[in-house]
Amino acid sequence: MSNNKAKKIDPNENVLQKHVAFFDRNHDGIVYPWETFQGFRAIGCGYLLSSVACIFINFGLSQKTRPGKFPSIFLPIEIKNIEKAKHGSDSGVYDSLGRFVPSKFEEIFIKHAKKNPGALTSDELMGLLKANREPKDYKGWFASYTEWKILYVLCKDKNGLLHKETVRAVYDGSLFEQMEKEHSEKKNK
Ligand code: HEM
Ligand SMILES: [Ca+2]
Repeated sequence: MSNNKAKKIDPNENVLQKHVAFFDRNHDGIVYPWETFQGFRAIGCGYLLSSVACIFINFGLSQKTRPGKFPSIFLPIEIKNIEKAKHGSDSGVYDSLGRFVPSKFEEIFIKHAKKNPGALTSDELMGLLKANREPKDYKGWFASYTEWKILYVLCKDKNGLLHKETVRAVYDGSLFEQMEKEHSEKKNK
């Protein structure tokens, strides 16, 4: 990604809400499957990935964010409860309240970015995913794998590196805004 400016993330804020808010296209606090689809399209993903992603994400997360209620056939994700949608085998960069944990973020690169400081190769990313795996947490393995692999495929540079500032920007959702801007500029060329 180009134009990644190092930006501090407030560790007291629920930034997981920001990660998701990009996909709340009409800003009503709820992410419906068609909004997930539109969000994926807006950052430049194709129809197939956008369709599969919106089905998996809204099926997977909707009910977790609506505790104690009957499932809704519209599969809404309620942003105000998004931290309830956290899964296992993650990096721990989001804490249980959706806050950004700077030490966990730094740990990713201290432990795994060996070839180039501040960037992950494909193999190093796989090393991170394996290191985060909790025994038999297959759902968590799958969720983490897809989150990180999609990020890698969309945002690696021409040398196959995923940069630290790109990863930081995914946590507060600013990456999605940047990608949307870059995608619409490309389209309008
Ligand atoms: C292209 C789109 C997306 C990418 C590349 C992406 C990527 C990521 C990454 C890399 C993480 C961090 C995982 C970790 O720290 O181990 C994450 C966490 C998370 N994402 Fe996304 N994400 C995307 C879209 C979405 C959407 C649409 C939703 C829901 C509406 C969502 C909900 C979450 C949640 C709830 C977490 C917290 C998981 C946890 O820490 O256990 N993401 N995502
Ligand atoms: Ca909405």
